Amino acid sequence: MEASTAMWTVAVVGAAVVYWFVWVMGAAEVKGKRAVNLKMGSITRDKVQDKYKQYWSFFLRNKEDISAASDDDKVPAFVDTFYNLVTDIYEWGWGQSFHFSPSLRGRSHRDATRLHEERAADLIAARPGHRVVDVGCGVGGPMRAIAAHSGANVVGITINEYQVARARAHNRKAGLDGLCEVVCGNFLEMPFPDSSFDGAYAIEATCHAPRLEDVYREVFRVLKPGALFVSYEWVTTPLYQASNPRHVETIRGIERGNALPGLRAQHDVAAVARQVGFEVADELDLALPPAEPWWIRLKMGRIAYWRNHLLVSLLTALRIAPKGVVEVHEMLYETARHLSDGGETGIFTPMHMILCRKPATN
Ligand SMILES: C=C(CC[C@@H](C)[C@H]1CC[C@H]2C3=CC[C@H]4[C@H](C)[C@@H](O)CC[C@]4(C)[C@H]3CC[C@]12C)C(C)C
Ligand SMILES: C[S@@+](CC[C@H](N)C(=O)[O-])C[C@H]1O[C@@H](n2cnc3c(N)ncnc32)[C@H](O)[C@@H]1O
Repeated sequence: MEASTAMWTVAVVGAAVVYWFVWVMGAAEVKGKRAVNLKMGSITRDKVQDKYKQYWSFFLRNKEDISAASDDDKVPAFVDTFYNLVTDIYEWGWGQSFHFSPSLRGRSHRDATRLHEERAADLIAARPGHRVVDVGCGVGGPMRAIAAHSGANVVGITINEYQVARARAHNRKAGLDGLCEVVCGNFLEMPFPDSSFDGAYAIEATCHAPRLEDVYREVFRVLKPGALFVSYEWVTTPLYQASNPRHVETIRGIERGNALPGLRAQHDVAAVARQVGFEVADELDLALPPAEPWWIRLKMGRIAYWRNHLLVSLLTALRIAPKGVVEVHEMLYETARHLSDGGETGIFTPMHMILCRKPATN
């Protein structure tokens, strides 16, 4: 073979490999967000690294410092920064639903995710004609599944402007914009009138509130008397021992990589619900057997994380992705490790379900 032919062959094969690596392997499970399109929400390219450093130094501090009264007020702004930094990476590497679900033998992650969401809709008896609020809606994966399953109108609220735009675009694309609405706002002060919803749900979102009672009180206020609220809560389980340094490191790792002001204990949740006026209709850790482990999906993804790391490094070197993406990706990689540890040791669950009712008469 002539030298020039050999060079062309190498170039063509090389280009095909890069194409496959970036476009095919690098595509999210739910296509629509690719590595080459990674933005950092509404943060301008030149500010990504600084914003990441600010985020990291805030959540690196002790839980006690973050939950000092003066810093509680800063939490929503840092949570907003966090979602600017991670939303595209989540969509690219996980999908449009930013939560876990029990694994289901013989079923895809996508099915398991959808069934976990539909379960929330069934628990609050959402049906056509109902207006339901999705507290902390992300880019709306659950909202679309719940609207399609139940026929209810869903209004999602998220603190992050970029997620609002993503969720609205996905709603239009799915033909569900007639049933699904998205509002940018703080779930600690929701821009909705009293008694205006027939139901409410929160999927792995209220863990971002410095005080759970503040968000539960708001949900209570906007619900009609007799209406139901279900939440899937991130909590430590009774197996967690504050005297065990490994447990503490795992929980601290989960908190700082997920913008959490401090995980609460499982047994506190019902007490908080009652404190704000709810009746507790049911409570169950959906991660307990016979449910299959939720963290399997995280562990199975390890080869993909390594590939993603190479990809974001390459894209940053080529100045396609902004500086700082590699650090954010590394943070998520570490977080995945802490989350799997939390699941395997049983000291943490991301799906403690609580079903509450606002009493029919006050
Ligand atoms: C409820 C919350 C988010 C839960 C999960 C959706 C996310 C928690 C950790 C995330 C990830 C970790 C590893 C990433 C990986 C390194 C990357 O290559 C691709 C994306 C990840 C898999 C990413 C996806 C989303 C998570 C699983 C919190 C914030 C309350
Ligand atoms: C882990 S995501 C879950 C999103 C969605 N429930 C899902 O399962 O796909 C948490 C969501 O809570 C939102 N959130 C966190 N703190 C908030 C606040 N104070 N007000 C409104 N939304 C908030 C985030 O913006 C994000 O959309």
